[in-house]
Amino acid sequence: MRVGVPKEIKVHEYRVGLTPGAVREYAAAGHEVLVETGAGEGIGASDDVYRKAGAAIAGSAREIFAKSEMIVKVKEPQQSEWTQLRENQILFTYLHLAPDPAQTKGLLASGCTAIAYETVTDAGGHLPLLAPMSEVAGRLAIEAAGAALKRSAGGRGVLLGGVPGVQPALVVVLGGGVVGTQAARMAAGLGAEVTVIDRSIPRLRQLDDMFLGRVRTRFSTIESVEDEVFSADVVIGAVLVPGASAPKLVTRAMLKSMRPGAVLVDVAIDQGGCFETSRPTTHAEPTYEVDGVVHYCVANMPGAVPVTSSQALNNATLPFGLMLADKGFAAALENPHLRNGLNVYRGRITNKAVAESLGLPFSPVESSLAA
Ligand SMILES: NC(=O)C1=CN([C@@H]2O[C@H](COP(=O)(O)OP(=O)(O)OC[C@H]3O[C@@H](n4cnc5c(N)ncnc54)[C@H](O)[C@@H]3O)[C@@H](O)[C@H]2O)C=CC1
Ligand SMILES: CC(=O)C(=O)O
Ligand SMILES: [Mg+2]
Repeated sequence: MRVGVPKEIKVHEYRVGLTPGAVREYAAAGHEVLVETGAGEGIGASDDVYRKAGAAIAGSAREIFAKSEMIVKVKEPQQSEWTQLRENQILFTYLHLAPDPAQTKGLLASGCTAIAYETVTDAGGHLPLLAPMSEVAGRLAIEAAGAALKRSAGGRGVLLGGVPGVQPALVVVLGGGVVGTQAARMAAGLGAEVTVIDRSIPRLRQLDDMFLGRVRTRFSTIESVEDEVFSADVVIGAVLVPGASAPKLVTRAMLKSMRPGAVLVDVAIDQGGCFETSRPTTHAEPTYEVDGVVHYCVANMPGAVPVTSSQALNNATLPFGLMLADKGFAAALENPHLRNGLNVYRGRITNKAVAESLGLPFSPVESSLAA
């Protein structure tokens, strides 16, 4: 199969869909890989490095979209990209369609087959292609919070770990999955006081075992969220209902009862965010303030550390990408985990949570095939 890798065009997005190491694997399996010139700049991989790995270099994104049977990317396609997609072409990337009707409409109109990294599953029911970026974002969330807490940045002027004799920051993590666990680990490691809130009791048990009392756990209710958020210096938003829009756990009204200069980091912003007042921001202008509370809502946090992130992402996507390159769309029918990743097929939405969140019809892929 001919696989195309365009350069990412989202603001300050420096990751790349295939690293040179991944290109070698595709080439070794007999596939042709076409990489847009400069696509690897953000990770320090020149066109020559890609050529040595077995890729051909294309002069433009237009050439990649015109010539490739499968497009492998990192971020959801932007308008100039989705308008170039076509029927019988596979798109393999993050999509985050639930909060993004414009992109959804574009993908439906293109007739392409779109497989979203974030809804591909594994045998344990986890999300193996989301997990590596969630690990990165969870760790970065505490760095972002520490920076935003500084007075010069509009924050409360509190040091995450405090110092001997002075209490540390109170960090509340909403959602104790992959992002939440990594954020809790970083915050605790820096000496902050940390509480994780989740609606899954088995998950709270695991966290309790993992952190040996160093992190407090609480069951998620309106009351527990209010209790914790009102006294927090930092709130990390890390909840996820796979495919669906994030539940809004912190309302605008609640901000008035928060500490002035407290910081909200909404990692879940790519699924619409779990704070009512969140709106997506970029690495160019990551924060804004509402009612005296600093909001950080960057939707592509891992793009800031592209060397680490591209490697981690490719480690996870490689086996699935190779399956698709070997078998084409049939791979998504045969493999139940790739099938869970299938969000759009020839003008229909094939993921139930995505369809429900957007209020659009859901077509199981079987019925789309019959149509
Ligand atoms: N902004 C960015 O750059 C990035 C954002 N993300 C996003 O971060 C979010 C979290 O991802 P993961 O940690 O991988 O998900 P996960 O599935 O590992 O964890 C989500 C947790 O949220 C909990 N949860 C769901 N509803 C809840 C509620 N009402 N109250 C309390 N807990 C609730 C679940 O029980 C689960 O433990 C996702 O939206 C993901 O797309 C991930 C990577 C990068
Ligand atoms: C998960 C995601 O959307 C990202 O890494 O940007
Ligand atoms: Mg994202």
